[in-house]
Formats: sequence, C-alpha cells, structure tokens
Amino acid sequence: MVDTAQPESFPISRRDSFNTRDTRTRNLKPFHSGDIKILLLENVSAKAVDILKKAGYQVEFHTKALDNATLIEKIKDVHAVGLSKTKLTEEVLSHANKLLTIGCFCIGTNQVDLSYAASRGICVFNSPFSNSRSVAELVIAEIILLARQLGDRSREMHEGVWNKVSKACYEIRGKTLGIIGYGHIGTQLGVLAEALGMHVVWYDILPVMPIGMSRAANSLEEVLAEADFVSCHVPETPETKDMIGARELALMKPNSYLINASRGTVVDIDALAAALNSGHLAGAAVDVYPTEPLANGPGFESPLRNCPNTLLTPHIGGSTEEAQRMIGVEVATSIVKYIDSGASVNAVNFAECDLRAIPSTDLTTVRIVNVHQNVPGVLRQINNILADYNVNKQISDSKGDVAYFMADVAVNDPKEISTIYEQVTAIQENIITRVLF
Ligand SMILES: NC(=O)C1=CN([C@@H]2O[C@H](COP(=O)(O)OP(=O)(O)OC[C@H]3O[C@@H](n4cnc5c(N)ncnc54)[C@H](O)[C@@H]3O)[C@@H](O)[C@H]2O)C=CC1
Ligand SMILES: O=C(O)C(=O)COP(=O)(O)O
Repeated sequence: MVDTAQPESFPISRRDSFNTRDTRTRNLKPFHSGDIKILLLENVSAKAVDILKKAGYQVEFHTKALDNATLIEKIKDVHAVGLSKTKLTEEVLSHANKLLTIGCFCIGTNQVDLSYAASRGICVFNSPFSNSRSVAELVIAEIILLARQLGDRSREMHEGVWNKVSKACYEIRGKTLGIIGYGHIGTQLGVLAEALGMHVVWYDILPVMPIGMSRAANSLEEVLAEADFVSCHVPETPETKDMIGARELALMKPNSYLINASRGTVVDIDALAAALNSGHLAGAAVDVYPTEPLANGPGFESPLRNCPNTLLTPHIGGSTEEAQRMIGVEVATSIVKYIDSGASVNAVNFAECDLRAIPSTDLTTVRIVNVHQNVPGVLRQINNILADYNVNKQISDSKGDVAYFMADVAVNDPKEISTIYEQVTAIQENIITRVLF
C-alpha cells in the first residue's frame, strides 16, 4: 500500500523537531503538528475540540453528520476523524488516504468497519464507559415511569385529559429486573435497581462476577420467564441481532415490560409493537432503533409510535453534559497520544502498545511506529534495518491480521531518520510507518 501518512514537512530539521517543553520527558511530535488535520462530526464535546487544538492540529468541526458524498470528499485529506453514529464503511474508508486514527465519541463501535480500518493501519478508539452511568440512570427512570404509566398520563394531560387511575400501576419495590448483558451498563443498573428494592437477575455470555445481591441466570429464557422488567445491554453483534423477537417476547411474563437502550438491531420492533398492542406486555421503553435519523427534526417513523404505555426517546441514553464531557476528554486524549507518541492503549481494533517516554535530555532518539501485516518474518526485516543503531526499547503485539511495532532508536545524523523511514516503508508487508521526533 502507498503510505501517504507522512506529510510534506517530513523530514524536518533537528532543531525544529525536538520539543523540550517538558523538563523531564520529551514530547514527541509526528512531524509539524500544524499539518495534522482533524475532522470532527456530530457535535462532539467542546472539550475534545480544545484538546485537539491545543495539540496544534487543524480542527474542522461539524455539528451534524455529513452526507456520504461530502464525507468521502473530506476524509481523503484528514489524519483523524471524530464521530458518533456516522457509518465508516469499507467504501468510505477506501478513500481515506492519510487517515491514521478514528475516534468514536461513544461506547459502541459498530458504525465503523473495524477490521477493514485495521487492515489499512487506521487505529480506532472509543470511550468504553464514560456514559455508562447516564444510560443506567435513564433506565431506572424508565422503570418507574413504565410502572406508573407516566408517559401516557403526561400525554393525556397535555391533551387536556384528566385520567386519575391506579389500575395496573405499581411500585417497583420487590419487583424483579432482568438484565441481558451484564457489562459496564448492566452492572451499574443492577446496583441502582437494588438500591430501590428490586431483585436483580441477569444473563451474560461471559462468566461475570455478580454485584450486590444480584444473581446470574443460566439462560436468556430463564431471565425472560422470571423478570417483571427486562432491560437489554448487549452490544450489536451478529449473535445479538433480533435477540428479542416474537419467541422471546412470548416467553416474557404477561404484563411485564421491555426496555432497550442498547442497539436497535437487538429487538424486533414489529414483534414488540405486536406484543404491546395485544396487551401481552404492559409497556416498553425504547431509546435505539434499527435505523436512526442522522439529524434532529420531524419525520420519525416507527411501528412503536402510539403503542400503549410506550416511552420512545431519540437515542439519548448517553446524552448528558457529564458523559459528553468525559467522552470528549478521553477520546481526544487517545487521538493525541496516538498521533504524537504512537500509544495505542485503549484501541479497539489494534493491539495495545506503548513505550515509556523519552527523557528530555535525550536529543538523539526517534520513535519508529509501524503497522504491518501479521505474517512471519516482518520483525526480522525491521530489526535488520535497525541492526546498526542503538535500539533503546521496542514493543510489538498483534491483533488478528495486523501487527503493531514501536521502537525508540538513537540516530547520530538527522539524515538517518529518512533512511530508516524509507527502508521500513519499503517492506512488502508494511501498512503504515511513521517516525516521531
Ligand atoms: N443508548 C445509548 O445512548 C447507549 C447505548 N450503548 C449500547 O449499550 C451497549 C452495552 O454497553 P456496555 O454495558 O458499556 O458494554 P459492555 O461491553 O461493558 O457490556 C456488554 C455485555 O454484554 C455481554 N454480551 C455480549 N453478547 C451477548 C449475548 N449474545 N448474550 C448475552 N450477553 C452478551 C458481554 O459479555 C458484556 O458483558 C453498547 O454496546 C452500546 O451499543 C452504550 C452507551 C450509550
Ligand atoms: O455510546 C454509545 O454507544 C451510544 O450509543 C451513545 O451514542 P451517542 O454518542 O449519544 O450518539
């Protein structure tokens, strides 16, 4: 593959290149930081914009998603993209000539073709738990709203109808919450639910430690049969597609409630609408949909509209000031660390590697960062190239078909930097090579 990740200002002069702002360790730079272009979509947090601008990059910020044609045009020229729900398919990414990294300013990464990105040497980051608490709190609110039919009562009042009823309205104390997917959000939710006096039973494909008094079920069916409220917190995977369909809804207790704030593909929406309209389920709260509008505004359509005791929210599970700020800091920091120092810690599609910082007194060491196909013999070729230099430290790891390599190498003459760069780039299995000064 042609490597265009190294911009025009490479190689730069030794005097420009060594940054000695930090008195203890050297801040590495990928070439001139001002060359780095970042495309931020979908109104990611202002905190992220601050961090990326402070790193010296050129930041293009959009409050909305871009249409596919514009996205393809813009992605050709940038080194990093930040997004939330924009789909980065193989087709879109195949136009990304300079892209080094993608920041998903959210938890889910199903919107990005992760393996294709890795095969092109593009490292993807997300924020694995910064909005977990926000989602768990929303679900707790929904459990109470559903149990008291508050969505319907509120709508009636706005329509001018006074409808004071207690029939089929309940306390949640003593009821059973069934959690499908006991990860970051599922465990938070379980803790909050127990604090409100609920019993918690959960199902997960992994053996996870039960928190508090909660109990692991042996199967999804066991949870469906026991729970008064079932809440889904699994990722979007081929296995979770339509995980809750007509069969599973029929297995749920009569007059129970379903909540889905995970991904729209997890629940069969037509089957859910049928279960609500037939009265088998007493209510549902849905935050995510098989297809979601890319921008705010009218025109939302779903079979769930106007179903009884059904709360519909526009994918706002993680939409709090706290969560967005934390996500902004976390993902922007990962992007800067990856671009400037090569650290891939917290990457979702790359092996996670880092090297300890280079002391500020060391003005001769450069960092070679290389992504290559994970086949035998590549490390030998790289180390042959580095054999005549003093390699202070190096690390290599792989994930699937792609391997990641970092080495800190002492060079005597700046001209040697270009030589090493050109030789490593020429290795047939090379995907991307960068030299950080
Ligand atoms: N509505 C919203 O705004 C938000 C939605 N989400 C969605 O929630 C999902 C869950 O988030 P986290 O709890 O942070 O993820 P997590 O990765 O911490 O937990 C997911 C759990 O589901 C389990 N799991 C996976 N496949 C399963 C299966 N087939 N059956 C049973 N369990 C299975 C995993 O083992 C894991 O323990 C995310 O993947 C994302 O799609 C996340 C944040 C905000
Ligand atoms: O974090 C996630 O996976 C979410 O679903 C939250 O999405 P958002 O960033 O609010 O569009």
